Amino acid sequence: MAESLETDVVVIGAGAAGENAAGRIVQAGLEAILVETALVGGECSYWACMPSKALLRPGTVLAEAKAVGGAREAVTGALDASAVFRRRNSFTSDWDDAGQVKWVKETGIGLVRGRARVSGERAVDVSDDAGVHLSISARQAVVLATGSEPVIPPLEGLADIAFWGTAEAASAQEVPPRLLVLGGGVAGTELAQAYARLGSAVSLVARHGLLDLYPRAAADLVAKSLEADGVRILTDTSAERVFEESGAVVMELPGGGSLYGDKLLVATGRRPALRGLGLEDLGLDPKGLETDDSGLVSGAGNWLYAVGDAAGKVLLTHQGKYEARAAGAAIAARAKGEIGFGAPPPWSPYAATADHAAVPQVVFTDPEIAMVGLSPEQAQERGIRVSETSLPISVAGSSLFADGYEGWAQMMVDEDRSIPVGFTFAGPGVAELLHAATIAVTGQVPLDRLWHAVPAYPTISEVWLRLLEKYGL
Ligand SMILES: Cc1cc2nc3c(=O)[nH]c(=O)nc-3n(C[C@H](O)[C@H](O)[C@H](O)COP(=O)(O)OP(=O)(O)OC[C@H]3O[C@@H](n4cnc5c(N)ncnc54)[C@H](O)[C@@H]3O)c2cc1C
Ligand SMILES: NC(=O)c1ccc[n+]([C@@H]2O[C@H](COP(=O)([O-])OP(=O)(O)OC[C@H]3O[C@@H](n4cnc5c(N)ncnc54)[C@H](O)[C@@H]3O)[C@@H](O)[C@H]2O)c1
Repeated sequence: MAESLETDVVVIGAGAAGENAAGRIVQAGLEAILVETALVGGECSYWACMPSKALLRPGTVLAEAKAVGGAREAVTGALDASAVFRRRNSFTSDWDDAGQVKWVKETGIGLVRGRARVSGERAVDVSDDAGVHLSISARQAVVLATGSEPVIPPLEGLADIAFWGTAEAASAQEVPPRLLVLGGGVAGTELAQAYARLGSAVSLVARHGLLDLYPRAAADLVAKSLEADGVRILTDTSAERVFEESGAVVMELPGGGSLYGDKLLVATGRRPALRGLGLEDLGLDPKGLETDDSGLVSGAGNWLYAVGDAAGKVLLTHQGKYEARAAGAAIAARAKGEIGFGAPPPWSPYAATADHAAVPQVVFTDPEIAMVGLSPEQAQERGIRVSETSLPISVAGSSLFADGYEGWAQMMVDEDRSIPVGFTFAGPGVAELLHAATIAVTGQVPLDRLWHAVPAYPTISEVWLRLLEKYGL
């Protein structure tokens, strides 16, 4: 007989989004229980952002030192792969979630281990291998924060071989001598460079271009750098068949060519992880949910929310945490009768409005790409009349940062409102320029006021002044 419990809010999934939703709810004086089937902290902490960035960072630091005369002469060795893996292991706490469990408990959030399923309105069953061991009823709400799962392409032979997903690549303890990467999105590109710099001979197969969702000039800088690292990039092609032969992975390409590797990494996108949650029984489609800006799921009554990758809006940690803060605040305010169940006012604490206007994202390759706001295509789709201003990053700050610094910057301006609506920067060290752009876009800072935000000399941020001057100020 399963035990039963009652609480205010059940949050399914203790990744970054689930932790933040539960944290906000408890902070507002309500009770919350987090249910987690794997590690508390989720994908980002153990299998995605943190370990992949920890694999990239040493290579970036080494390249930056080699790009500065005086330092270059002092740096004669290559990366120490085992030391890189050791440092990465420390960031994932050797895949032990005790630290995050401590935070959950200290925050006053209840934690239940097991696989959760929504069993009815405001009701969740938790099971383990022996079956359902706990039924929880929620007085206020259930939040789906179950993350995403990899999309595995229907590629002949793939099901018969042992291949890496991004989690295996981010958590590996050895460098494969030869690595094949399928997918030229941000995950494939970042991990291709990480392994190339750790000593692997990497070939990357991209169905379209490399990083084709980013401005061409920015993506081209990354492609050039990957090629300099020895990565063979094959664009506008895909694998036709894969198989194992004498311990190697063989990837057959259209037209007869083959690539050989010791490992194959498949990084071909992710989709919300909504299967097995009982959503069909609620009349919902587990392929994807529709949510308002507070995360409230349409078509389920006023008690089911989805945040983070599970909501399928923006598959990024920081944006998932932001959605979770909005949902947590909305659930608490609705429980107290402070707001209703209609769409929350834009830019209020209950709405993740920035999801539509100002999503910052960074490709952590060397050079980096840092982007926020609308692309020219998105602006056009929304009927916003925009101008585009772009130029190479060439200021005193960039020339000091690296000898022969190569970078590119772009600013999109809403011409009817005279405010910036999008920025992209590409180049070494540009990720730290991004938050200024996020503030300018989110704050809808008028250009004639932005003119008075004077960049310090000599920093790479001087590119802001160059952009405004080229725009015509
Ligand atoms: C290789 C890679 C690198 C990335 N790098 C970055 C980066 O640098 N920056 C960035 O912003 N984003 C990055 N991302 C994206 C980022 O990892 C995700 O956006 C983020 O992890 C989503 O957080 P989440 O809390 O929504 O989901 P998750 O972190 O996936 O958490 C969901 C949790 O729910 C649990 N769960 C699922 N179903 C159930 C169930 N039925 N019962 C109980 N528990 C359940 C899972 O075990 C998991 O712990 C990267 C992704 C990849 C693949
Ligand atoms: N730095 C970061 O913030 C970061 C890093 C990694 C991942 N992520 C997030 O994780 C998610 C997943 O990353 P991703 O790179 O796997 O997804 P993605 O959707 O960005 O890229 C997948 C790529 O695989 C290609 N593809 C799909 N099927 C293919 C096939 N059969 N053959 C060849 N190519 C194929 C697609 O055309 C696309 O270019 C993304 O949404 C991203 O936001 C973020």
